Amino acid sequence: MLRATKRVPAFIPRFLQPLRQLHEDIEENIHFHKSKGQHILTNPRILDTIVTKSAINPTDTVLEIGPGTGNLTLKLLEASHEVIAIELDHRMVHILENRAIKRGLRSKLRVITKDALRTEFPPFDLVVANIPYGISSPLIIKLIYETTPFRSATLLLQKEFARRLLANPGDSEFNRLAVNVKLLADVEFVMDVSKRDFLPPPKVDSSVVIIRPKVNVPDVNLRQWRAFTRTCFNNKNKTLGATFKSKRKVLELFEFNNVSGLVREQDDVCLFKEKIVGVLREAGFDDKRPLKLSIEELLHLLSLFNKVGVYFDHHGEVMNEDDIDD
Ligand SMILES: C[S@@+](CC[C@H](N)C(=O)[O-])C[C@H]1O[C@@H](n2cnc3c(N)ncnc32)[C@H](O)[C@@H]1O
Repeated sequence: MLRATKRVPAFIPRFLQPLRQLHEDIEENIHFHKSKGQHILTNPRILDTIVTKSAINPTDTVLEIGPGTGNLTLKLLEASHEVIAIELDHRMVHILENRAIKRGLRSKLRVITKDALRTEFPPFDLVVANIPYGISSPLIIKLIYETTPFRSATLLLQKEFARRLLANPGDSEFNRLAVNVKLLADVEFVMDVSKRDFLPPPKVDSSVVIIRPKVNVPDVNLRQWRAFTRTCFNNKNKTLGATFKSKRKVLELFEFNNVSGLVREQDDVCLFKEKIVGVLREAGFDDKRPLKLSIEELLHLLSLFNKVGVYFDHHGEVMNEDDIDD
């Protein structure tokens, strides 16, 4: 396990030299916890690019998730009006606060020592964060689906994850997370970041993306939309016909619609299934795979289902991991 100490021994290998720069103002020893995704971004060029690309105004309140020892936070504090930093590790918070005090920036820093997934975010203008990769999906969904409007989120993500987020309909990597995010936001690729730019280095490379919530969003019930895309992408290589007409799916949908009082009086399971079959035929989507459909086509399919009285619901808690990935 890497230890960061105030004094770095002279024999430290060259690739670990940034440690000196990172920790010269830190008194404490730190054991980084892999389980908390504690990989500190040390390359000043990358840190500067992240801040520049985020286009922060001096009046902005920036939300940072997982500030760690504060390398990015200190730069955000200089560029903004205020930084709200949510960090669950008390040791990191202690270091971060001391560094902010030393630079005379403490008054601009608001720390929330909690799990970002279990905390309601206070109002903010934009997000800039090198997030722990383990919470990427639920965090992005939380930001986009459950947070009051904000301008943008500049996020450092695992490279493969960023690729999936950037995927478009027709790409083999297109997936439910991408479709759910793109309904409400645009995603822009900024740059790749090598694993060597972190201490301790993670096993994977990273990428920076900027997510910008759309101003005009489709008029759709978001809870239903997410349940619907969950069904569509349940097995993204299956045709929609195979997915929606399976006995299990028909029964599950019938039961939900029935319990919720949404099934029309004359309907039984057979009639209900006929409606599903009819919608897929009318849309011409029976033998199409979700991978190939645009967001507009998926919205159209959902509206056709609703028109004949077939509704979808979001099962379980919003933050369920299995509900979020494709
Ligand atoms: C990848 S490090 C980033 C550190 C720092 N932002 C940087 O760029 O050097 C992720 C940080 O998030 C914190 N963290 C992990 N899970 C978290 C959670 N659920 N909520 C808030 N912070 C979390 C870790 O303790 C760690 O400090």
